[in-house]
Amino acid sequence: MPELVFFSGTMDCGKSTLALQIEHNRSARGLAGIIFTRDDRAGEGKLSSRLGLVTDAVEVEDGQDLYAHVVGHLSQGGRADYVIADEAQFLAPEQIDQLARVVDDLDIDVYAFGITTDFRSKLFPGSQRLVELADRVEVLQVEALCWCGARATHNARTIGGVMVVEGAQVVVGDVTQSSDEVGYEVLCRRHHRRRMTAASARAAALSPDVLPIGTA
Ligand SMILES: Nc1ncnc2c1ncn2[C@@H]1O[C@H](COP(=O)(O)OP(=O)(O)O)[C@@H](O)[C@H]1O
Ligand SMILES: Cc1cn([C@H]2C[C@H](O)[C@@H](COP(=O)(O)O)O2)c(=O)[nH]c1=O
Repeated sequence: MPELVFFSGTMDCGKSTLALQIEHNRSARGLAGIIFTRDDRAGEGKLSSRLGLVTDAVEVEDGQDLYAHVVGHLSQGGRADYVIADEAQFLAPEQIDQLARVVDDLDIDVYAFGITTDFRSKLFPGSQRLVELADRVEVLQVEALCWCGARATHNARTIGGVMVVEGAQVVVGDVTQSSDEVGYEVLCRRHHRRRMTAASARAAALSPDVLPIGTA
């Protein structure tokens, strides 16, 4: 039976890499897929992984009907044995419904990849709809780690290493920004709740308040 599968995890846990591997394995066996993405860091119409691999993709626009896109592709003689949707957290809930319809009405597997929650640990609307509709939600095996070594489960937004909790839900960025830019850092829940990033933990460790005294 065709499935709608949601591969989810924090930023930087290998979602896009897995999407590219699924695409590679299927196309190596002569299958043809449609790849959707939205706001990938590599630019418009790209699906990219931090391992350096990149492939062309259909850039999803506001209000675009993804079911109609697949039907249009098929009716022009194109093939679609599977559909991949990366950065699926940026899709509108209606577009997730359209992907579910691709599975149910066209018998095509859909593999969606995305982060579940934003920097405030609130669900993205697209991810919420995926959790509601997916046949399976798969958490990636290669876990990203918090600076403390625990499994990272949350995404923090930072400016100069300091975690912020106000701002627009969508700001495209990476986990390796220079210190004065908006960036992201994956954290365990405990340190996300305490707003403790790697930089603020380092600063706290160096603070005179926590240095041993009278040891000379
Ligand atoms: N230099 C590197 N050497 C080995 N693995 C790396 C390197 N850089 C990134 N990675 C791997 O790539 C993962 C990020 O992959 P990516 O597909 O871009 O993540 P996501 O799409 O989930 O944000 C990292 O968690 C790490 O496992
Ligand atoms: C937490 C969070 C992330 N984003 C953006 C930042 C990146 O451009 C993508 C995630 O990409 P990845 O391949 O999973 O690393 O999402 C955002 O816009 N808002 C957020 O709260």
